[in-house]
Amino acid sequence: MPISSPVVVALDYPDQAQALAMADQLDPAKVRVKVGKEIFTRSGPAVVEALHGKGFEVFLDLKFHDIPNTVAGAVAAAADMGVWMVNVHAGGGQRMMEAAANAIANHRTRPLLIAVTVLTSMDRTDLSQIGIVDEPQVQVRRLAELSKASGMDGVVCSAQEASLLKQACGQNFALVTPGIRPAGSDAGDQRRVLTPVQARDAGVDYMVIGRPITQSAEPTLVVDEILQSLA
Ligand SMILES: O=C(O)c1cc(=O)[nH]c(=O)n1[C@@H]1O[C@H](COP(=O)(O)O)[C@@H](O)[C@H]1O
Repeated sequence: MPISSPVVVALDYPDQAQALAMADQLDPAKVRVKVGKEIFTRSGPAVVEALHGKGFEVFLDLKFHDIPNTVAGAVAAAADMGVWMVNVHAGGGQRMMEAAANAIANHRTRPLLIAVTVLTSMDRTDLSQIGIVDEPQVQVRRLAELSKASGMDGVVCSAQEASLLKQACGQNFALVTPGIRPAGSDAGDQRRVLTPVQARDAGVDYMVIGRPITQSAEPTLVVDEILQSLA
């Protein structure tokens, strides 16, 4: 059964045992899970295999950003692992993204291929420090349009840019948004944040949520509250 929930739980843990213990509290019929740099660098493909074994669809979030040939090979390796979604950095440019798309075009279990625009932890000041004088939403739109032209299925952005991007790139261009914070939860290092309901109303397709769930004393309750708020 394909899962209809928009919620993707970020399993950011220092070891596989903790990540899998959290997964055991989650229901693969209600949420997908994300494997990121921390746990993958510790545990490698084994953690993805274990999550697949528990019935989860997995977003492999390694944000590939390298020369086209290298990224093409990395994306092909992700596809061979059978992940549901994989991402690259749009800042790697058109030729890099096209190489990634071509690498998996005929793959038997082709994952969704998504490009990160401007990290949700970045605001205007962070951008200006790396020489980008535009507002975040201007840079996000520029990179989203480039991503679409380069054959990406969608982008990672903040929910704050979602309605703008649905207009600019079309309804079928998938929007994946971290920086989701249920009302009252701590923003932490995130800067461009919205609540789950605001994100849904803005047209977001998939919401990546980590610490508000994983650092909670009652993760399943938080998941259920989020899903109920979206129902
Ligand atoms: O690609 C991502 O998943 C990502 C992109 C981005 O712009 N911002 C962002 O926070 N993420 C990831 O989304 C997750 C957010 O986690 P929390 O801030 O704990 O909800 C982390 O695993 C980040 O690595």
